[in-house]
Amino acid sequence: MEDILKIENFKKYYKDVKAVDGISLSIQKGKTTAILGPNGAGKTTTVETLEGLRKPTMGDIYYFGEKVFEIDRKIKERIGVQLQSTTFFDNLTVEEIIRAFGGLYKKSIETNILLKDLNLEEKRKARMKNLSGGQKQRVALACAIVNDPDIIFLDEPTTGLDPQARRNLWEQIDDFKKRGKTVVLTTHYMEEAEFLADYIYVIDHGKIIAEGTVDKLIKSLNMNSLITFETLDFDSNIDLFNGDLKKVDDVYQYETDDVEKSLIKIFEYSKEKNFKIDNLKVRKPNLEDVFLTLTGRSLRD
Ligand SMILES: Nc1ncnc2c1ncn2[C@@H]1O[C@H](COP(=O)(O)OP(=O)(O)OP(=O)(O)O)[C@@H](O)[C@H]1O
Repeated sequence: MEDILKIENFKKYYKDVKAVDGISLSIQKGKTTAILGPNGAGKTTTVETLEGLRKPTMGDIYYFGEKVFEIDRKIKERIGVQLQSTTFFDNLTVEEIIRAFGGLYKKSIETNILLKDLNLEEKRKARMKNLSGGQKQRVALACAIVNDPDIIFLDEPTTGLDPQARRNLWEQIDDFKKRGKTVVLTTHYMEEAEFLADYIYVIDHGKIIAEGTVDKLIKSLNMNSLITFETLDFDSNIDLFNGDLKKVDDVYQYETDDVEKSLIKIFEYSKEKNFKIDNLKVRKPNLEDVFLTLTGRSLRD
């Protein structure tokens, strides 16, 4: 597989803050790579350095197989960027914004095509201030791909969106890959990384703590099924499963390879101790469990 972009031993220090502390990433052509981590992990610092918006304290960047010392015009023509928060001119229409962004590049995709591809035809004449959060994010995506880039950077593209709008945006982003584009995405939503990413770098406190495909990361846990439940009556002095029952936020969690037997045991125990079980679920481990196992914290902390 061809690495279209690489960064090696990248560090970014701000006075006493080690925002990124020695990470290396290889981005493969035609794939979606997610940088997954909680707030403050160093995701934005990393992608904005790759976009040429921040200078590394240390580290080497390779674009399209060549070491680069500056993200110059030539590279910028070939990358597309959606920043974490973009403020567009409120009074311009969707069409005007997309055209204005297109004007920044030597080549650009025709506005009509972008409006159609991003499902914005109906909103072509709408002013930015009158759009929903999801529609604004779609305009931001249109602007990120207006130059028909080879690599598209998306920094937390669905933060603040409702589940339906998030899902729609995921479909749009997945479409980029189907058209042969390379996508680099930052997110703190594990569902987003699971849905979109071919390869994931999990970062925390400026370092990579795990990497791999979703499958590989989850398999590395060696976990079978998880039974989770909530209860208002339970106190923390529990001996169920010899203390193997963990409490994460307000949810009790038990890992098992025999769901049926464990469920019976939990219900027997609830009867014996007279507590009421609520919101009981049986699920497979996910990326959140990977993060939790590695850091002892949840991604959303
Ligand atoms: N310009 C700056 N000056 C000083 N510290 C900074 C600066 N930019 C970022 N930081 C710090 O560097 C660390 C990483 O920030 P960064 O924005 O890269 O994290 P992130 O993973 O993108 O988080 P979020 O999801 O909240 O944006 C944080 O501790 C942040 O406060």
